[in-house]
Parts: sequence; C-alpha cells; structure tokens
Amino acid sequence: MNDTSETPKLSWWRRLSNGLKRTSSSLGTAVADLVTKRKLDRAMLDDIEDVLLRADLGTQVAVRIADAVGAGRYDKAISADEVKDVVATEVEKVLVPVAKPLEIDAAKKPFVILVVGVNGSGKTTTIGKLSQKFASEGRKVMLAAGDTFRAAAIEQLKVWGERTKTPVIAGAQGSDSASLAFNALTAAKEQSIDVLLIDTAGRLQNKAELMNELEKVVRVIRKVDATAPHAVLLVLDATVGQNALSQVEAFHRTAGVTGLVMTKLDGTARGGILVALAEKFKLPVHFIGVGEGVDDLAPFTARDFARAIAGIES
Ligand SMILES: Nc1nc2c(ncn2[C@@H]2O[C@H](COP(=O)(O)OP(=O)(O)OP(=O)(O)O)[C@@H](O)[C@H]2O)c(=O)[nH]1
Repeated sequence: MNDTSETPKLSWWRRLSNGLKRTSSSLGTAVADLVTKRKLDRAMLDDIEDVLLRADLGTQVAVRIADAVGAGRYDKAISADEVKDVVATEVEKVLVPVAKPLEIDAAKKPFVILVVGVNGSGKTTTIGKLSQKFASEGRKVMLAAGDTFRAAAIEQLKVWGERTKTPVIAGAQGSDSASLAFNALTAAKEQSIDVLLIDTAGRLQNKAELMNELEKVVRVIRKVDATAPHAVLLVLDATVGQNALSQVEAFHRTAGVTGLVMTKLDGTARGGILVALAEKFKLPVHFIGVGEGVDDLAPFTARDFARAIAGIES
C-alpha cells in the first residue's frame, strides 16, 4: 500500500492529507474562488466564515479564523495560501490542548479500555487496529467481544484476534454484555494480560435503555477492579457531522469518556467537526482513522491535522 522508500512519518502524512482531501479540497477550492477576484473586505470575511462553517469547524472557530484573516489585511489583495496559513495556525491552537497520546499505565494489570459509540462508528475496527498496535509494542493484549447484539461483530473481533494473535473472550449472540465483560476481566487478571480492550454494542445516544446497559457494564467491571475502566474511548464517525456533539455529551454523561477516536475522516468533507469538538469539550483526542486498513489509525497530532485540513502540502 505504501511506498517502502518513504519514511513512516512521510507516508503517514500522505495518508493523512489524502484522507482529509475531501475536507481540505472543498475548503481550499472555495477559499481560492473567494480571494482571487477582489480585495479583502467584510463581505469576503463573511464568505470565508461560511466556507469554514460548511466544513463543520463550528461557529466560534470560524469567526475567530475570519477575524485573524482580516487582521491588518483590509483593502489589500490576499492569496489563498495566506488564508490557508491562517486557518492552519488557528486550528492548531484549538487542537494542541487536546492532542494527547493514550497513556497505558503499566501498574494497572490489565489496563482496561472500554470502547463505546453509536452503531457503525468503527468501534470493532478500531479495537482491531489498537490490538495490533499494542501487540507490536510487546504488550499482552486480550479482546472482549462485548458487542453481543451483532453476531457479525463477534466474528469480526475473532478475525482481528487471529490476525493479531490475540485471545478473544466471546459469548453467544444475545448474551449479557456486562457478565461477558466481568468474565473477560477475570480471565485477563489470571493470565497477566497488559491491556484488555472491551468492545460494546453500538447504541444511539438518545436511547435511555441502551445507555443504562452501558452504565451496568461499567458497574460490573468495577466489581473486579474498582479502578477500571482505566480509559473509556468514544469512537466517533466523522461523517455524521454536527451529531457528533450530542454523542459526546451523552456518552460522557453515561460512561465518563476519557478520550476520543475519530474514524472515517477519509469519507467526509466535514472533517472540521473534530475542531468543533475540541473547542467545545476539550476532551483528549488520541487517534484518528483515515481508512479501513490496519495502518490507517494513527496518533493524533495537532500540527499535522491542522495543516492537512487547511490543504497545506507537507
Ligand atoms: N473509510 C473508513 N472506514 C472505516 C474506518 N473505520 C472503520 N471503518 C468501516 O466502518 C464500518 C463499520 O465499522 P465497525 O468497526 O464494524 O463499526 P462498529 O462501531 O463496531 O459497528 P456496530 O457493531 O454496528 O456498532 C466498517 O465497514 C469499517 O471497515 C475509517 O477510518 N475509514
């Protein structure tokens, strides 16, 4: 898939900027169209604000960027590259405080990671990718197929388990996911596992019954280890746009989200939603997914993301 002569950093940059191409090119094209024909005035700044809003960056950030573009530039010609530079600088400022790696505390054995999110957001795929990453760091990993709703999710996790040579604790479809999580954590303790990744069934944030079930999973895990889960990762699908805001609110209230993973940034022109989330919730963003392959999940870095979204080359 990648040119092996490239350094890993460069190949990841290429994957990131390719992944964000739909967002950056619609933003870049719109900006280029706006700035070529006239000198900067209030109307142009309003248009730039609209372009940023369409990329889902959120009102506050869009206004701030438009103000920064305008500062000292009224009645002068401005290039698209200048605007992109301002976008990148301002977006990076919002993202720096949230770009935090997921720290695995080796004193917690196992370090329990609960993975939550709405249906189809990419939880199971993300768990597979993380399992590969942790195993490659020499950690003993175990997976718990807590998405007992969907037979396909259990199978999908087993495939990832085989691929990454990771044990998978699974029950029958329809079995109680809280008791499965309990059994998995007990087994992980017995087997001196370093990281236990628990999958959960996708649930809509406004379905009280399913959200209560998630609370139960957390309560039951704590019977085995009062300090667990040590991380609660909310997996968000970037293509849902503004709906991600209410997902974060509801899952944070129910399960105490400690960090975000945003997937499918390759499939949307609205990748700016990550910036709006960072501005509003200030929750750590650990990883982003820009494809279905095992290498398409990477630690989140503010500068790279900001430059990629602004459409700046390398
Ligand atoms: N393009 C793209 N597709 C992704 C990414 N992450 C996951 N997917 C795809 O999204 C689909 C749903 O992913 P799953 O991992 O099954 O989602 P889930 O959250 O476990 O789904 P439920 O079990 O229904 O809740 C699959 O086809 C994945 O291959 C990504 O970063 N980019």
